[in-house]
Amino acid sequence: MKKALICGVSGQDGSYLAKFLLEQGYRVYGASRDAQTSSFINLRKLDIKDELNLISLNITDFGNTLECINKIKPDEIYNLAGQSSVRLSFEQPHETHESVSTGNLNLLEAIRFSNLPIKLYNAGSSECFGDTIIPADESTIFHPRSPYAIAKATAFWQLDNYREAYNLYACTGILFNHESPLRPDHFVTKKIITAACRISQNKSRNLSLGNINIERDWGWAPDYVEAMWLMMQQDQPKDYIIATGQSHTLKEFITIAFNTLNLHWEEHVEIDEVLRRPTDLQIGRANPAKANEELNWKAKFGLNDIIENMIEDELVSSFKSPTSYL
Ligand SMILES: C[C@H]1O[C@H](OP(=O)(O)OP(=O)(O)OC[C@H]2O[C@@H](n3cnc4c(=O)[nH]c(N)nc43)[C@H](O)[C@@H]2O)[C@@H](O)[C@@H](O)C1=O
Repeated sequence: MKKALICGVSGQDGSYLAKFLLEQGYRVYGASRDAQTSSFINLRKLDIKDELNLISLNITDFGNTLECINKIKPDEIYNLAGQSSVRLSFEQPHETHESVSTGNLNLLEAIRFSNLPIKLYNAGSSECFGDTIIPADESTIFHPRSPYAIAKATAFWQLDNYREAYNLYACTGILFNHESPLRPDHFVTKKIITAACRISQNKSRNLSLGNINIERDWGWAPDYVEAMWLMMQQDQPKDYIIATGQSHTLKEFITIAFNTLNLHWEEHVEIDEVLRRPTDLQIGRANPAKANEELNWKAKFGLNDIIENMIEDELVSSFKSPTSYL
């Protein structure tokens, strides 16, 4: 039985990946900083918590990382850990850098020291590209425009160097935005869906947003974890862009979400300048042709499916108490 270690298992991607790997017959080790106190609400929601081997691991601590790898001896490690909010990275640049880039370096070093044939997947980000008026592909030059993007770009180049220098099987998935009901509320899609559902139930009236003219390529997170796994099953480790290839403005997203609930967004959305970022990406466009061709992977869900699924889940969840997953 293959063994996989997922660092950052409690997040959206970690939880969906754990479910996917269990379905593939893996023995899955799920790591989070403090497995004793984490509620693992996403794992409970997917009903897989008891099928995982949950462990405490802080990848910013090299000794802890090396010890854990030597003990588990995983075949594959998926690094999905680290501070993932672009907005928060402006307030916490050090924590962001440490958790994203030092964490990644520790994993690379620990794999090298262990002398085991462990494969490593690193969660990269389309944020590294900056604005992409011409859809980004794997040869597009990075122009990071936030502390988060800089940390992700650093991790990308660390991995690239280790792959070349030590012949490691290591790859980075450069993922564009990907959403689901497991997205935390501080990301814009979940914030909009939650607010629109509450407004439709007369529990709230307004929604404050920042720049709604931005454009993004939004995909469906469960589709994307499949792509992570496919990258780890190839003859050669390579980096891939994972995206739908279709971009939409945030205004389009809001319009579809509110229309689905028979609401007029103009009556409820207010713009709050405080929610703007010091620097933000206006346009995110992707060309996922390499993943489509070499991994035989294509995004199955488009924007309408994503919104529909998130609304459906939100409406069902709003009738459940938060403790029903505990
Ligand atoms: C690929 C990348 O994808 C994600 O990063 P993100 O794109 O920053 O995601 P978000 O949902 O926070 O913002 C999307 C856009 O929406 C704008 N926006 C307007 N008004 C609000 C607002 O009220 N809240 C938020 N959060 N955003 C707003 C905001 O300014 C930005 O332009 C992470 O998974 C990250 O880890 C990652 O790697």
